[in-house]
This record gives sequence, structure tokens and C-alpha cells, in this order.
Amino acid sequence: MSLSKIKHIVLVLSGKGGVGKSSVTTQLALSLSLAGHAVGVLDVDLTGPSIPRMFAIEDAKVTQAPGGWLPITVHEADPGAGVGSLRVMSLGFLLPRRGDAVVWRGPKKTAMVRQFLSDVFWDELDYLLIDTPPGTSDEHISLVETLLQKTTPEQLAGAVVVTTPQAVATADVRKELNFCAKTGIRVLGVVENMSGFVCPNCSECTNIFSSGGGEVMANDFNVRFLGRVPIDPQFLVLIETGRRPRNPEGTTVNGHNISTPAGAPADDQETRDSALLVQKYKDCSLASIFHAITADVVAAVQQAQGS
Ligand SMILES: Nc1ncnc2c1ncn2[C@@H]1O[C@H](COP(=O)(O)OP(=O)(O)OP(=O)(O)O)[C@@H](O)[C@H]1O
Ligand code: SF4
Repeated sequence: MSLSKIKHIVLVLSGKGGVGKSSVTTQLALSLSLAGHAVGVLDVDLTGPSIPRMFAIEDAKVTQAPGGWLPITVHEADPGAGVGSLRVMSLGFLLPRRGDAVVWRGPKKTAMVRQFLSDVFWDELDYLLIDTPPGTSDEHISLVETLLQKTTPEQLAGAVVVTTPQAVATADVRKELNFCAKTGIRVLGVVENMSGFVCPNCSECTNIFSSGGGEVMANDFNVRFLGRVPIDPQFLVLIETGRRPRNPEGTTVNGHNISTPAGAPADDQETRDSALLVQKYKDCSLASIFHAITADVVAAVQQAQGS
């Protein structure tokens, strides 16, 4: 069975669209694989599958093997360098053309979610991260029902919930936390993304919306607060174009140094090359913040699963 060789399954949820759920999933996946774990990412955001673009593999096409669909490889394991494999499956790979709209009714979407959970040929994985659509739709119910049927409680680690700090976003995310409580999905923690804005001129971090809404909500629900990620225009440019703009030396946010490392090659070229993009993510502006969040997620998974 496709999920039987997976140690820990982590859902990434958000109440609203556009809060950075796919960005958080991508960065968690990279940090985990760079820490030596074998990682898979399953993108079940059927109406807006953005993970393939974030890994610059949007033109890849999956192949059908006897065991199921073969996921696309971002990079293979390199035990000498302490790097684990990273593979991705997304509806985006099955669409005839990039950017094609998926206009499906609920039953077709739920059937596709079930198929994704049973027909993808994952190898042995330490972590499978599942990027979900925003909200608590039919796909979520079908996803959780299928996971509860097809996995053991040891495998189903729980959910990382992504929000932005504003009350309008946290109100929706509270519904997401209630959804987890009702369906018995453990919450590993809350990430507050887009928390403050890093000025590209002076590197000052300004709370243009507000700050702390995610932490207050995590406290209210008695779940772990995994940390704040600021809006950094450098990070946006990297994701959108593959260019690596530089944060000046000494740029710090929330105690994290987010300056571009001195040794990082200057590279203003746009690239959609997957290996180059991964290399750039490794020393991108927000890498150290995502690295700390990933360490907390791993601790939460270990604590939840008593290992
Ligand atoms: N901390 C950040 N700093 C700068 N840009 C960010 C940050 N987080 C996300 N973004 C950008 O915001 C946009 C939306 O992010 P993303 O696609 O990850 O959101 P999402 O919640 O997955 O959206 P949806 O599920 O609705 O597709 C992307 O262009 C991404 O590059
Ligand atoms: S943060 Fe500093 S450099 Fe940026 S706009 Fe404000 S004053 Fe200007």
C-alpha cells in the first residue's frame, strides 16, 4: 500500500488562501531533507497546486508504474552530505497544460484526494508533508477520513497550521483548529507567516498589519507556537523568479540572522532550474527561521509519537 512505508505524516493547513501554506510546506520539506530525512510532499491543493512551481518542476510529468504514480524527484539522497531524498506529487503534474483550471465538483475532487492517498508509489519516507487547500472543505473531510482509515496513529503525526497575524485570518484559522479537534487530528503547532515586513532599504522589520495574533490563538487552543516568519520581499523574489537578491550583512529579525551568507555566490539570473533553486533556498533570507521552525516540528512529532 502506498502509505505503509511512511513514518510520519504531517498535514499543512490554513483557514485562508494566500497566507503562505505552500511556502511553509516547501521550506519545511527542504529543511527536513537537508537534515538527512527522506521527504515526500503531496500537494492536494487541487484548485491551485503551487508546489511544483516552488520547486521549479512545473513542467515535469509523472509516470504510471505498476505500484502507482511515480512522484517527481527534486533531489536524490546524498548520505555523504547528510541529505535525504525529496520527492513531490501534485495534481499540477497531471494537468494537460500548465495553468489549466481545475473546475471540478466536490465528488470528483474527493475521489482524486482518495486516489492520491492510495495510488502514489512512495518509497520509504521519514516524512510525508501534505499541502491542503485553504479552509475546511469536502477535500479536507475526505483527506482526514482516508488518512484515519489507511494509516496507524503512529504514522499520522498531526497538523502544522499556518496563519497570518490579522484577526480576519486568525478567525478562519480558529475554525481550522476546531476542525482538527472534531476530527481527532493532533495540532503540532501554529506558524505566524507574514508577521512584519522587512524593509529592503534598511532591513528594519515593521509590523504593518499586526503581530502576535497567531501566538495568542495558539495559547487559546493550548497548542505549540512554532514561530513568526516576516514578509521579506527578497524571499518573494526568490520564489517568483528564482533570482537570489541579497539581504545586507547584519539583517536580523526576531533574533534570527537573515542576512545572505558572505560566501553565497552573487546570482541575479532568473532560473527555473530545480537544483539551482534548491541551492538558493538553502541560504535564502528566511532559511534560518524555517530551519528553527522545522526543528520545533520534529520535536513536536517526536513528543506526540513518544519516540
Ligand atoms: N514570508 C513571506 N515573505 C514574502 N513572501 C511570501 C512569504 N510567504 C509567502 N509569500 C508569498 O506569498 C504568496 C502566497 O504564498 P503561498 O502560495 O505559499 O500561499 P498559500 O497559503 O499556499 O496560498 P493558496 O493555498 O491560496 O494557494 C506567494 O507568492 C509567496 O511567494
Ligand atoms: S524602514 Fe527605514 S528605509 Fe524602510 S521605508 Fe522605513 S524608514 Fe525607509
